[in-house]
Amino acid sequence: MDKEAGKRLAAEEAANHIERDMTLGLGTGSTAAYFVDIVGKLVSEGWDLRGVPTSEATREHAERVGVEIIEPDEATVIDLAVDGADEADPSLNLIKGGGAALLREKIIAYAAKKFIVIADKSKRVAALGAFPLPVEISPYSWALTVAALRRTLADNGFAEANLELRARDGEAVKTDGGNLIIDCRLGRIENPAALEKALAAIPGVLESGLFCGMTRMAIFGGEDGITINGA
Ligand SMILES: O=C[C@H](O)[C@H](O)[C@H](O)COP(=O)(O)O
Repeated sequence: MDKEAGKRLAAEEAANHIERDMTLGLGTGSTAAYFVDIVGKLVSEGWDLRGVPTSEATREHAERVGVEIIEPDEATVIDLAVDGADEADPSLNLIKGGGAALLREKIIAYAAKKFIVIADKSKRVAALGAFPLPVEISPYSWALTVAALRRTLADNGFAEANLELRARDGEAVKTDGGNLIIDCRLGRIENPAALEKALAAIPGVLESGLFCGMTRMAIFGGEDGITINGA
């Protein structure tokens, strides 16, 4: 089974958690896209579903398949958010942000009553950190934030970290919110929750791609079918 089939299987399993009348957090990336397609299909069958997208790409996709997009207000309840991940450990801590959508994704995952991660089985790891950790920072005096990031990483045992401004075709990648991404090659992260907290304390850091203690359930698709962690 190829990775795409695993992603699709995971998305189909997550769809079993959708009820007929729900507000959904719609994730970003190639795996979350399978889930958006399913939501569109359910809407075409008459289900009363609406979505809050975590990126402009997902907004366009959701609108294309007929899902109503809402702008949340303070009373909005996101019943269920479903998103992909770049890595997931056995405690359901994640690295996300490979597609530069981490800030919006974290806002929605945190707000949701239930957050389900879907991925092909290659994303399951014993410990986070082989995937470079994306950190979303403000473009204002951004080099100062990178210097602070380097210091904080060194204080947390990552003196050898390699930090890189994410760029494409010689241009810095801008997130949907106009921010920058610093990819941090760290290696094995022993205490992701402590690192997430330390990074969040740096002025100029908007969010790191560490999602600790937020995931209720992770669904992995692969050769041998579905594996579910959490409930
Ligand atoms: O910023 C992007 C997101 O965190 C994605 O959910 C993550 O990178 C996984 O993407 P994919 O499902 O395409 O592997």
